[in-house]
Amino acid sequence: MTAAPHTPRPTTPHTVQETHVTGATVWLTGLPSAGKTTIAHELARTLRARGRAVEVLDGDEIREFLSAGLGFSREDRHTNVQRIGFVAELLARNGVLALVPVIAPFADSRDAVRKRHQTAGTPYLEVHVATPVEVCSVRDVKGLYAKQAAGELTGLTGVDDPYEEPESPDLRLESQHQTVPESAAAVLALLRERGVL
Ligand SMILES: Nc1ncnc2c1ncn2[C@@H]1O[C@H](COP(=O)(O)OS(=O)(=O)O)[C@@H](OP(=O)(O)O)[C@H]1O
Ligand SMILES: Nc1ncnc2c1ncn2[C@@H]1O[C@H](COP(=O)(O)OP(=O)(O)O)[C@@H](O)[C@H]1O
Repeated sequence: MTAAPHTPRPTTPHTVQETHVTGATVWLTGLPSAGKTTIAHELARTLRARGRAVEVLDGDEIREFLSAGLGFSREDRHTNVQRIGFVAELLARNGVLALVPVIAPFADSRDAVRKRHQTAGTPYLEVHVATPVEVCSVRDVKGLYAKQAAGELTGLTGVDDPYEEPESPDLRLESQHQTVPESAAAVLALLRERGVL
């Protein structure tokens, strides 16, 4: 008896699951006590609950490690912002939502960070937390405005050091007229609109 000719079994195509997750950097710029950190953490909670990878690059933490030794001169603030922009872009290009609550008072520093992202094709959103200095100085979460008024601190952003307001941010938040969840929801809506969520 001759063996039946071998008929190859139909092959199932090798399926590769493509789950491309879009990362992005969301830079929250604004004065001390504007609400940058609070909004970033509220956003992080919501996004993590949806299963997204999120990192908050907090200004104070960064200054303790990555930017240890830097002060608040124009040059040092620029260096600080560029370092943070570099790390944020690395995270974002790998699918992370990098939330950056950092003052970044100078337009040219912010523009350089935006350009770095554009060059790499990584989404970048600038959110201006535009709380007026009068409100920030009453909030005074870290007591910096009081220190400045008492003559114990100089070079405070928005008081005796410049803050160059973003001319065309992707979003402008007036936190003095919003609850924290409302401010965070506005950023989420922007992320959805830009196809990041
Ligand atoms: N002179 C002066 N001006 C502004 N801010 C000051 C200053 N001294 C200390 N701090 C506190 O430093 C926190 C981190 O600053 P940043 O790294 O975000 O600033 S910058 O972008 O490099 O300008 C910043 O944090 P936030 O309050 O969360 O904005 C300030 O609380
Ligand atoms: N809509 C809002 N968004 C963010 N913070 C708000 C808002 N309304 C009131 N706040 C309060 O303002 C303060 C902002 O502090 P923080 O987030 O540390 O500011 P920053 O990081 O800009 O220095 C917090 O005490 C927060 O509860």
